[in-house]
Amino acid sequence: MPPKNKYYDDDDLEDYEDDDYWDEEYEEEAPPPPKPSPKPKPAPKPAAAPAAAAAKKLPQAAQIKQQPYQLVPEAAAAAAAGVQRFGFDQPSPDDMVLAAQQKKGPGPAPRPYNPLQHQQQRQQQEAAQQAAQQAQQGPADAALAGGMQGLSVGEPAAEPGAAQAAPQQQQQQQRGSTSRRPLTEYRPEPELAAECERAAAEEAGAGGKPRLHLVVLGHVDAGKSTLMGRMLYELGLISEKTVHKTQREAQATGKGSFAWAWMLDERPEERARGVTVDVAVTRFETPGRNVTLLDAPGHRDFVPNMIAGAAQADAALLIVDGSPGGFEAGFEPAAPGSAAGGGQTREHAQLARSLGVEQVAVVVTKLDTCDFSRERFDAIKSQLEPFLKTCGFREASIQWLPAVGPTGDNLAKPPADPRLAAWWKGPTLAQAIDAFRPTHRLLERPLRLPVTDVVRSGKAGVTVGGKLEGGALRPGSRVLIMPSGETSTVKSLEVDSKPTALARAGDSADVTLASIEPNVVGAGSVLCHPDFPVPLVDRFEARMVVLDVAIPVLKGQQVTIHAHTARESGHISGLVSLLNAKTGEVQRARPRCLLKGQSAVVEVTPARPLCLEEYAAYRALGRVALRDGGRTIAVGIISSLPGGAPSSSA
Ligand SMILES: Nc1nc2c(ncn2[C@@H]2O[C@H](COP(=O)(O)OP(=O)(O)OP(=O)(O)O)[C@@H](O)[C@H]2O)c(=O)[nH]1
Repeated sequence: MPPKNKYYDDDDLEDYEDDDYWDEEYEEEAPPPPKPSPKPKPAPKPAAAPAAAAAKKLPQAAQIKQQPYQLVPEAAAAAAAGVQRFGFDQPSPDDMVLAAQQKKGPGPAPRPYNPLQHQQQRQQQEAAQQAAQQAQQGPADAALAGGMQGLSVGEPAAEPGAAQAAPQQQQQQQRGSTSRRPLTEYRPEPELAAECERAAAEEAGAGGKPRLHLVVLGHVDAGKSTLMGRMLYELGLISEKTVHKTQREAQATGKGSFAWAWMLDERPEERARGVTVDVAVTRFETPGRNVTLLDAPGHRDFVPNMIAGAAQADAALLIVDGSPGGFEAGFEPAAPGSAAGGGQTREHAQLARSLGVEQVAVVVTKLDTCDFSRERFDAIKSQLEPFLKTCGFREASIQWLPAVGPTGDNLAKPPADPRLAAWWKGPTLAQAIDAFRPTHRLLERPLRLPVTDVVRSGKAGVTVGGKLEGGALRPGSRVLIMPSGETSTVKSLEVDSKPTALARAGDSADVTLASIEPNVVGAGSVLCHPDFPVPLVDRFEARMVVLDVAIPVLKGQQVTIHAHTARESGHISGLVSLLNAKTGEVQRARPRCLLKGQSAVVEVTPARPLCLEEYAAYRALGRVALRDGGRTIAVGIISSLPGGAPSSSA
């Protein structure tokens, strides 16, 4: 069975009591009255946590759990999530930032020295292809999709705005917030660069397959785990013996229909409840891609876990229940003024796009329950497609296909059922996956590895897992662990559960660090290049779009901040400006509140310093989502880091 990693500690999810803070008056000039700490009430604990699971295995686990940067309580699911469509039919925060930068920018960014010339050329070709696709879409689509185009995954070699990063960093240095060199000064060490080139050549050669991080999203019970469990079987990764054993076990507990889902849902709670709790990480190969699969939970209580999965993904499979009423349940908007209800299809699609996922394949399952009706498939497509476009997905980046998890129809082979085969001539799931653009390897930026979890800890060192967002590592590399400020040396590396001498941007790696205490690293920490530390900030400004909030967003509002693998409580410390959604220009300074669909610059203060980057400098660490009361209230990008905690590395 492929390895399964875990993400957040769901023991930390607690309900916030609904107090009267909405009644408080927030003066624009005066600092906000501190919101009384939410009184945790004995919330239903959805599941034992991954960290808790690790705790059973590791003697140091108590330390790991209590280390200062570990997970913090989440304002959880007292209120239901579910988000109505929102104003992505307008330019999004990143468009505004990029547009503003283009206006005032000092001209083309000086291209950083990059020894990997061939890679740059490929990226330029991809960018040109994207531009051509966009031109084909026509002006209407371009306007709709314009919102989130800046959140490109297959981004050009020099990240947009890199030229602006240097002055911004200089400003920070003047403020004394961080003292770090501009990222554009980074040059990969010659030996490391040579190894990366060798690996790239191997990957491009015979037998090499480009890597793809794929997140599986969708409303609860849409059929995500069943589909992917069966896909693993179709690809030959699960033996007949395991299938029979799992089917017997599932039937013995009266849950025979979940047998395929159990291939991915391994935890006893998941099997007992029939819902996915954690993000299951599985690896498999299609004919054209080396896939790291992140199976995200569909239940609204576990959206934070889904965010962790989507934050690392290059592409998404959005699974939609095609059974009568099934699609509608997953797609229904939240009732006006109600905190409850709403389908996760909407929230997942919005979040995935805002976290940088720009390619999606919509897989309509359960059509066997309506005689494989083509009309049903077309009706779902006609409702969902406009919504996905308003989220910022371009029409050319959306694929559509039907599939049946339990029977394996249209997964690795064309459908066997004649009722589906009669009309479906499009791609199988494997072909749809192969059509996704692969992971872009950002090798010309210094190392950033946001830690998802501590895999193990012992005499051999502390092993952490996560995806390299930029740079590369090899045994012997020195790394700085933020925010603890400890430095360490990479003792060994594993990629795809195999020991390796090199891990590159785009790889999900297990990194064993020598000579550190386990409590200096945890989920949300970032491993970085010692000469180019990630900023550690106690305040930041973000350009955000307000989602479907029943109550206006106010200064002082308590939120949970999600950025890369970090999750931290905090509050909105300022409503800096309301923006014209079309032009990005400031409409009004210091608005009193923000309503749904509005775009604004918002200042956010985390309870403890966070490792963040400006989006223009390092996209993967510059995206942010704010949640309150179990719902995502705003998504956007970090536009500046006015606050900073002294970097412990400095
Ligand atoms: N008839 C039919 N049933 C399906 C299909 N796909 C999944 N199911 C059933 O739907 C139920 C839910 O499937 P899961 O795979 O657990 O759904 P999920 O989306 O992973 O659920 P969460 O992870 O909890 O969000 C199970 O009983 C499956 O057998 C399908 O294509 N046709």
